[in-house]
Amino acid sequence: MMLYGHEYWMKMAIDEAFRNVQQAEGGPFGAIVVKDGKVIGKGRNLVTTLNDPTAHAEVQAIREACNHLQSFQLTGCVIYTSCEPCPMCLGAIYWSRPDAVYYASTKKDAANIGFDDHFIYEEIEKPMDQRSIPMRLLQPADYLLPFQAWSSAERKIEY
Ligand SMILES: Nc1nc2[nH]cnc2c(=O)[nH]1
Repeated sequence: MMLYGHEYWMKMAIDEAFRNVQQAEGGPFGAIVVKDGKVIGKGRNLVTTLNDPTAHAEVQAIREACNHLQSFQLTGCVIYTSCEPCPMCLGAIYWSRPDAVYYASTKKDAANIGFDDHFIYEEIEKPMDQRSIPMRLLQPADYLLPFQAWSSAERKIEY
């Protein structure tokens, strides 16, 4: 079996990003998920096509890969993304637990063309009441009921 190197897969992710721009389907971002020398997930940024702010290239690729594996984990997989992941995708990456992530463009490159996610990193650092989108504590009676139910549930899949 022919095994391709990291650069081969990265070029595929970059090509996905490039074709997304050419076909005017969304932002200039592409990602692929590789397992055992095969592509099991491919994603391009489809935010404006799908009217889905979560449809970043990495999220799309992770969804396809997890669907392919019928698993919520990407153990044994490597993600190649044309650009350094944003904080949302970083979250999705940590939840899906791939073995490694390779990225090409940096967040500085992305900021230079108008995709600046630095403000989100800054927001995370701020206390809740100083964030630009108000996030307020609101705890009606029994607000912990779902957590208590989970703790004592016999039928559950932990992750
Ligand atoms: N890495 C990455 N950064 C983005 N910034 C805005 N959209 C995207 C995306 O799909 N991928």
